[in-house]
Amino acid sequence: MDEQKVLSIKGLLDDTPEEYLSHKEKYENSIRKSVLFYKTLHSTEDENMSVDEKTKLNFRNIVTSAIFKDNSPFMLHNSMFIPTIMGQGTDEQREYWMKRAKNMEIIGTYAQTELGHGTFIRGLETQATYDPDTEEFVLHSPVLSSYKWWPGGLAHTANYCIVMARLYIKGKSHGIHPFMVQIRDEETHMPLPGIKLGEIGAKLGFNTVNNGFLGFENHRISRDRMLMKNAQVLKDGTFVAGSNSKLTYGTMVYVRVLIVSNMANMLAKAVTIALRYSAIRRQSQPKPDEPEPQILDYVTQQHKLFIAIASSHAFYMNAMWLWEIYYSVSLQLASGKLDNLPELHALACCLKPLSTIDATAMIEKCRLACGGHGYMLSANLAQTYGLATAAYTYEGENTVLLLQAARSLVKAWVGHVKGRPLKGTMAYLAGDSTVKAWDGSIDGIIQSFKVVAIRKISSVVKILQDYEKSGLSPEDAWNKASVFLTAASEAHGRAVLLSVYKSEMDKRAAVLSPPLRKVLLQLVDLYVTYWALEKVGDMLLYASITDKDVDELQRRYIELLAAIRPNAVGLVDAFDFRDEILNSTLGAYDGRAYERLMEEAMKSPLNAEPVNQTFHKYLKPFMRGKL
Ligand SMILES: CC/C=C\C/C=C\C/C=C\C/C=C\C/C=C\C/C=C/C(=O)SCCNC(=O)CCNC(=O)[C@H](O)C(C)(C)COP(=O)(O)OP(=O)(O)OC[C@H]1O[C@@H](n2cnc3c(N)ncnc32)[C@H](O)[C@@H]1OP(=O)(O)O
Ligand SMILES: Cc1cc2nc3c(=O)[nH]c(=O)nc-3n(C[C@H](O)[C@H](O)[C@H](O)COP(=O)(O)OP(=O)(O)OC[C@H]3O[C@@H](n4cnc5c(N)ncnc54)[C@H](O)[C@@H]3O)c2cc1C
Repeated sequence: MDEQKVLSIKGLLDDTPEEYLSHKEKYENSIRKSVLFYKTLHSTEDENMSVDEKTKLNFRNIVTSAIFKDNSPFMLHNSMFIPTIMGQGTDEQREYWMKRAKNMEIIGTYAQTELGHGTFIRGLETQATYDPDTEEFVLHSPVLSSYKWWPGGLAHTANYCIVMARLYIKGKSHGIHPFMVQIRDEETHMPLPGIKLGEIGAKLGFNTVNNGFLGFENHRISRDRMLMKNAQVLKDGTFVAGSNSKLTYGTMVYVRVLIVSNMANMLAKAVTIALRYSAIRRQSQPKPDEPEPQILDYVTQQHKLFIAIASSHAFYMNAMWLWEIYYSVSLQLASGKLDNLPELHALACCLKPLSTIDATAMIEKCRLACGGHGYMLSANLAQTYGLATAAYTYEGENTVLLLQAARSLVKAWVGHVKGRPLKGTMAYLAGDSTVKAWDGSIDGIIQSFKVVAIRKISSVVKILQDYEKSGLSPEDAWNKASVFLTAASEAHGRAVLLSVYKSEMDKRAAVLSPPLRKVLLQLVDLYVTYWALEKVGDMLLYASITDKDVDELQRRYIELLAAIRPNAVGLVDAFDFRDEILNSTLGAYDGRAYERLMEEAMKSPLNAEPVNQTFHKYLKPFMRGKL
């Protein structure tokens, strides 16, 4: 982003700190900033962009969200409304709606979740009943639980939205399909007749995203408002099914991929703040005759923070790798080739959960590593946590997605045992399932993680089969075994994260200068060693690690922390966040944390006067025994 554009963004932030605004003012201020920001950054893209351009678009979206301590009410417009038009619209629908959406002539959101259903899409109750006489769909919310609930920007911002509704034709349900629905008048912004809109209330985070509810009272839309790339309804009401009903779930796969890169970005932001603060904060005096050391010199502090740097790199490499797969599968789907969709779905169902689980935990660890000042909202660590932890839930709750991945892993393993070939990221399941002797090299440890996954998958399949032999139904057997099904998915995801990080870094290492290569490969080593120690139980069980090997791993880990220490600040500076993006009293580049903490404190409305009016109204009479 060029200097001029960023400078104009600076104006976004010279206003009252959001902490001291009301719920309503926060939203209004966020709209003001979003409009200014989008005007600054707005550019037109066409849907045939290269992977790089798409990645830049998403990165820009993420930067958009990173600018605000919360997220923009436009968030869903870019991250789901536009991708759904691109992925679910016919050529002419894309032609018409993409132009309007890209130019911000309309603002959209993606309304799928209802008060009564989020995970179980096939349980959604919003109805879209086709009327062949008028060639219209009648949208209706039959009960309270069918109200759309959660969509970002839905409450007061969007005037259009993609509604995922159950299609009925002549009384028969044809499943869930996407509909383009105008919800507000383009001039007055009033809700259209038969449409009830509102805000769902204050949340742990995302308090400027304007999450809303939407109810329909027999609201009619024309036939051409159903996005008909994957399934069609003809004028006479004939339903033409798509090649795969799950193609309507495509936007969710896209966002799950986006979330992996977003976790890389969120974690990078949090560790930049915490590590820079750790470099300026001095505390305690372990050596009586020496000054208080930087807290960054405490090895426990390095243990808390350096893994966050490595994890951000790992998530970014995996995200770019997954993006390439998404992009190529999308091109294949466009030509009717579906056979790689299940693997993409399974990968996204592993990497989205693992990246959000790790990022959420490590962002909180970054906050905890900053003592009391980390607890200040002006540090922007709590808000970053609030944004990240939401991703555990949205776009497919993590447990549910890990169970989805387990479906694919169980199918692959059962097929493998029957002699069917394994392919792609599951090919390793056909490999050696034993580790004869522990190999502590990076590649050796990664191989051990693959063996752990093989063993966990094969053992949970055995549990399933034993339950079914004992007479349990497949569904009951699945539920009984579900804790270990998610564990098997996590093990597979861990193996993928580690091997992709290593292989992607190896690809890049060849073009790096020797000093840079050394530092970045130290982070790979740290990441692999950290996880081997975190999962030492699995290594003992499945990878023939001995107590002597563990002792060696621990010493290697300590040496790696010491080796990374001299480059730690440089590594977070390399994330290249401007102060306006970090938006943090603790993480500013100039290191003036105390002055910034005081500057922000003085912005508190309470500091506008030395004596608050409650003294005379309550305290004084109370203390004089007069209340
Ligand atoms: C200004 C700033 C701009 C941008 C953003 C900035 C920062 C943030 C960055 C990123 C995030 C951006 C936006 C998100 C933020 C907030 C918005 C949040 C939005 C939402 O949450 S939208 C709603 C999301 N909801 C879900 O994900 C619901 C989860 N549930 C499901 O997906 C399905 O119900 C589930 C669990 C898959 C089950 O589906 P179903 O019951 O139909 O299937 P089965 O389990 O029976 O399986 C059948 C069969 O189908 C296969 N399958 C399932 N899903 C898919 C799929 N998606 N693709 C392909 N195949 C699929 C499944 O594997 C089975 O196959 P099998 O029979 O095993 O062969
Ligand atoms: C910040 C935020 C923004 C959001 N934005 C949007 C948006 O823009 N558009 C939109 O459509 N939606 C949005 N959502 C909604 C989100 O997609 C749903 O919250 C999510 O899909 C989970 O559904 P749910 O909340 O109904 O929880 P449920 O599906 O009721 O699940 C509740 C819990 O039950 C358990 N559970 C459920 N199903 C299973 C299962 N099959 N197996 C095992 N355990 C299970 C899990 O522990 C789960 O956490 C947003 C949510 C959040 C938090």
